Amino acid sequence: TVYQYLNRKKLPPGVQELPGPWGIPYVGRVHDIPAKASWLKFYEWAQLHGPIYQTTIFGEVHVWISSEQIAHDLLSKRALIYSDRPTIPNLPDNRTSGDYLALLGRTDTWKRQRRLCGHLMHTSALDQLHAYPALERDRFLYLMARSPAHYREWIEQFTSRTVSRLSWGTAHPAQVLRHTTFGLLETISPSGALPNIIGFLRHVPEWASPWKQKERRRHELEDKVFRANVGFVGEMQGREAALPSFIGTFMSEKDEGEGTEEAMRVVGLMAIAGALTIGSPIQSYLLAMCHYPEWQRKLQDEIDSVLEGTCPQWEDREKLPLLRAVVKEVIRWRPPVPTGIPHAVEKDDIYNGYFIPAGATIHALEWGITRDEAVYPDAETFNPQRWLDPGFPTFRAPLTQYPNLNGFSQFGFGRRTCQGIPIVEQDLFLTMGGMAWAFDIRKQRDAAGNEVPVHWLDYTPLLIAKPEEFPFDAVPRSAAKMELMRNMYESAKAKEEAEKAVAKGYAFPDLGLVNQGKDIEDLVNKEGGRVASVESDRHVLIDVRDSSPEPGLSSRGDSSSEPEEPQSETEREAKPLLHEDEKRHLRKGKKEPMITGQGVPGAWKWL
Ligand code: HEM
Repeated sequence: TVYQYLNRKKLPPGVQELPGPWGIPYVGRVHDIPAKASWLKFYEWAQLHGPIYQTTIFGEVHVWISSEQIAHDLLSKRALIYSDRPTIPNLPDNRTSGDYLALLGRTDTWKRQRRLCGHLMHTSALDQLHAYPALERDRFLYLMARSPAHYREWIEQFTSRTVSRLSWGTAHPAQVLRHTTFGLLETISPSGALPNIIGFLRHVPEWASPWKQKERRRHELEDKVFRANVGFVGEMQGREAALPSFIGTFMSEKDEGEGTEEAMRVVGLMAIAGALTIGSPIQSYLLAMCHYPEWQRKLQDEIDSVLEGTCPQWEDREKLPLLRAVVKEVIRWRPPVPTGIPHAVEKDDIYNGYFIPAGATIHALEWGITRDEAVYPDAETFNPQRWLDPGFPTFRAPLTQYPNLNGFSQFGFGRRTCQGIPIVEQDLFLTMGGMAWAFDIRKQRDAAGNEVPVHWLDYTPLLIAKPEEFPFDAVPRSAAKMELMRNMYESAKAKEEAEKAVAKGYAFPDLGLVNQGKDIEDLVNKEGGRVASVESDRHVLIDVRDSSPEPGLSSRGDSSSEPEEPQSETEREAKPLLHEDEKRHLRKGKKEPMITGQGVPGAWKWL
């Protein structure tokens, strides 16, 4: 065609273009890429065209890699030219603005920010992440026990509260963080904002572009939140009452005159990265346990026999190889970032006789990498044994150390590898271990005694993929464990109350969040109070009027609105646990209970 003729590059002798699916000139195969589970399509093409192939999308070359070896050969060994990031049409200054380290081009700003991020992470990891993940896990387990139907809410609260504590030494910005982070995910995901697919829409001026307007509002809010959080830590340091945090470490180590502006952005990005990603494998764990009850039993046997009834703590990790194998296998079985985060190549390159043009976007297709039968035999099956048995290619000894997540392909390659692995590792070990200790997760049964089906692979479409909501039972394994969970929750709560008392008086700015949540309120009104079909992360925004700090719960003293603890399965079925707002909602004649989110304004009022 004329387009291909005009754009052809003279290749050196013996070098050929990468194979790939045939496409419409300029447009490529956009029409073939599904909005949901696009990674399955990219993997299908890998099976047809090989572990490295290319597609053209609106004139731009995309290279897809489904082999860990090839990803290492290019992204790690040739990191000098493969460590850039592509421009995101809906966030066109992503390579230069310095706001989001993970999206920066290979610039000096990126190098400086990556160094700082590594240093702050390392300092906290040495101090076991200040025990924040365990504290939040203790809160999470009890909430799960009380109302498993709200599991996505509890999981997102756990991840965002933990990372808020790590970033700023307090859990209270967690809800706003979820709000702004989910917005950013939409802004940058290929299946989120439209300009990311139809690139020329990036040229529409802001007054005519709903995407640009939305992103500007989101960014302004994020900016206010980050500044308020840094101000909070400064104030607490002044009172000598600051709890450890990434930004606190920076502020106490910084040289005279060194600005906090950039550190604020780096820490903000770390919080963003931790707020939504880790929820994916926690939800996939629940899905895995529904489909593979035998692995839940084995995991419970390990925990029960090694720990003699106590709940797993981070210090127990050497003794619990199966738990570490489950963590790793959940991530392999259902990759949280299935299409990977793209790199960009800066110079023309040749690999095994194939030409890779400068400027191409390079995708390590994480889904494809985890389906490589040579590395992961019977790859579709969830099998933690592959990390524990010398008969499998992925086995590594000693089992007191391995398996672990360091160097795992699912965290990327080369100079751009993920810097959050210590947080991921600890969060997942504690939540998955805690849930195995506490609950039997299993499929529900209907009135006739038949199992209620649970989907196998219905995942949300954005860059970070999570299972769509599914029904399951989380049955506390004993009354004693239920009591222990209540005690763990109470002691986490008491700690938080003490923190609030110390922090009293810090004046946060008015964030105008009621207006920020208006679009969601409109959605709720339209949908009659329940939005069942949207991305889980939006649930946080559904009820911005609710100022209760924990949806479905109030303080223990107020028994009127406190749902009762589940005593037995039948009782729980007969008496669904409902929040007061839900009851009101049902009284108004709506059929479905609403899903409440922690009130954003309320979250800021508690200080
Ligand atoms: C299950 C959770 C997570 C997964 C699966 C994950 C995965 C990834 C992946 C695939 C990349 C891109 C690597 C590449 O370009 O080759 C990445 C980058 C990154 N991640 Fe994570 N991540 C997770 C959690 C976190 C957390 C909790 C943090 C908190 C600090 C974090 C911080 C980062 C940073 C800073 C980068 C960018 C590095 C750079 O561009 O130089 N991640 N992550």
